[in-house]
Amino acid sequence: MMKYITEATAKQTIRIRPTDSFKGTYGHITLVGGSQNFGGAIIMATMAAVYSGAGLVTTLTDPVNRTSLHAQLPEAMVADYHDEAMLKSSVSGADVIVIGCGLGTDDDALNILKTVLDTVQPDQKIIIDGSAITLIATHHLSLPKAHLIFTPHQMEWKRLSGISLPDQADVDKNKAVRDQLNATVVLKSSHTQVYTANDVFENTTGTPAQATGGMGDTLAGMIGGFVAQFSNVDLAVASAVYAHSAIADELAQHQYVVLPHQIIHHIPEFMKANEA
Ligand SMILES: NC(=O)C1=CN([C@@H]2O[C@H](COP(=O)(O)OP(=O)(O)OC[C@H]3O[C@@H](n4cnc5c(N)ncnc54)[C@H](O)[C@@H]3O)[C@@H](O)[C@H]2O)[C@@H](O)CC1
Ligand SMILES: Nc1ncnc2c1ncn2[C@@H]1O[C@H](COP(=O)(O)OP(=O)(O)O)[C@@H](O)[C@H]1O
Ligand SMILES: [Mg+2]
Repeated sequence: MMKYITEATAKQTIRIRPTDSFKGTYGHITLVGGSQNFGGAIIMATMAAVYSGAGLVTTLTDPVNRTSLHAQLPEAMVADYHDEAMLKSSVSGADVIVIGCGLGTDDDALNILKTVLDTVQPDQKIIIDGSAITLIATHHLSLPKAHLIFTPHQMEWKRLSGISLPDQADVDKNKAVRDQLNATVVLKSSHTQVYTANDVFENTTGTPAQATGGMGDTLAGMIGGFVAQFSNVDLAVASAVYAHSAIADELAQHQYVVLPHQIIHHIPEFMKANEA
């Protein structure tokens, strides 16, 4: 039976911060992505993770993106994703990894992805987005034992699952592939669905004002931030999906298009309004 993601989901998830907490309480996220051409994608994902409240955020990217990332977000640590020792230690030290936003699909990207998948441990959560999904599908990469969260748009889901776009309306077909992957799947569309081990949830927020490049990169970073802080992974994922589009709905009352960075700036306010 389909369940719905609503404001109640967010209120059930977002917690008032304990007085004696510190940055370590809120998780360490490592994000990997951003080629020379797609720096914006990893900047948006990183900003979304920080604005969602992740305690410590490290971004591994092409060095051409360092200055622009720092100019907008001094809170993030940045390193070169070609430095294999640094990549491995940053992944090992994280509670949550986000990979694929603007990673690209060339040989460099493939090697970086393979290193990350080889390094991830069973107790870690990894959000696999964008180019990383395409690379896994194209090269039939084997998946690590870890808490896997895929965030495909419909074309990426087709690549990964083999399910045609019309057939993706069939929840049972999507579920069967989710079971094979043994992952949480966020199937993005105008009615984003979240497939977990036991349930299928459909989001109730979202607007065509969101149909703009970088919107999914922003969601990937938010999911990272929510999963790093809130212990129930399924609820954290569903609440990030809800918040991302609820903020967009609010802005779209007065805007024709809603930009990813505008959503990002409203995340702290949304979380405050829904903490419990
Ligand atoms: N500013 C940036 O740096 C940006 C970088 N991006 C990165 O670019 C890489 C490629 O991702 P893309 O998604 O652009 O390219 P893809 O080639 O993966 O997917 C786009 C193709 O899928 C088709 N499609 C069909 N249904 C779709 C749906 N519901 N949603 C989206 N596409 C649908 C489109 O028509 C198009 O042909 C990713 O790593 C992504 O993170 C994009 O996010 C755009 C912004
Ligand atoms: N018409 C729409 N209604 C609601 N949400 C939308 C609509 N179009 C796009 N979105 C949302 O925007 C995001 C697009 O993700 P994606 O295609 O990965 O973007 P990108 O890779 O450019 O960042 C998803 O979260 C999707 O649900
Ligand atoms: Mg995307």
